[in-house]
Amino acid sequence: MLVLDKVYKSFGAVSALDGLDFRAGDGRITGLLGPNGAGKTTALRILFGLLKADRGSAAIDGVDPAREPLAARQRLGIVTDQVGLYPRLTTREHLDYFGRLHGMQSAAIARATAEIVDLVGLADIIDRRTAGFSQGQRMKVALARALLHQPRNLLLDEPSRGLDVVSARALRTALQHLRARGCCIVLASHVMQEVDQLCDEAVVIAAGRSVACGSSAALCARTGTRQLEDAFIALTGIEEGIAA
Ligand SMILES: Nc1ncnc2c1ncn2[C@@H]1O[C@H](COP(=O)(O)OP(=O)(O)OP(=O)(O)O)[C@@H](O)[C@H]1O
Repeated sequence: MLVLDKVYKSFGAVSALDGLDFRAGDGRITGLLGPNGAGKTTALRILFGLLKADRGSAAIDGVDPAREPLAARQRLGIVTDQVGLYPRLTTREHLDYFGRLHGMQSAAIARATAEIVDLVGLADIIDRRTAGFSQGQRMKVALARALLHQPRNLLLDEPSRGLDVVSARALRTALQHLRARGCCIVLASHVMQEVDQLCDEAVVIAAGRSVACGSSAALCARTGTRQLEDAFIALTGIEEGIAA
């Protein structure tokens, strides 16, 4: 379970989070929706312990990432839109390297890798060097890397950006499998259709605050709209949506 409790964060004069609250449960996929600059990435970075909140608190299965960053990261996997890979290493070597950084033994890494190859659909690239990988292939390696230590919680920042239809579908299937296993998944996305199809609930964020939270149907009912995109526009008070 992931919790942000009245979190404030500013960068100089810019207020990124202005008392953001949300709670993401186990065995659920929670979408973070918000216009550009709403604070979604900042929220994910605070949960991962990359940034410290000015006020308020974060908890990953009850562990505060600001106080116990290593214990919190052990419980977390993160996939960001900046997928940094070592071009000379193969996918398998990446997984081996990151498994060791997590303190895993060779046998455990080999077992986890075999499972992830199927889950993420890596068979054709597992022994290829990552130099020249397409955006979709890079995203798959990043997802595999995030899942290797079998975290109970997964953070994804716009994971389907740049993925073709087949890769986006494979990603959705992988996330549904993880949800069925009880994983808590938080997904920041601009793709309304993806959030609609995949997420059990969405947290709508505007100007660093949570303005609404609920299933797609509940958000539509609340705003008297028929589609999540219209509900999103009504809730955030912006004139143009940014759905793909
Ligand atoms: N390191 C930083 N230095 C200065 N300002 C920052 C920094 N990180 C974020 N911000 C600002 O904080 C606000 C929230 O940014 P954030 O990246 O969290 O938004 P977002 O919802 O993820 O946006 P997008 O949908 O465009 O990715 C923005 O105004 C952004 O410019």
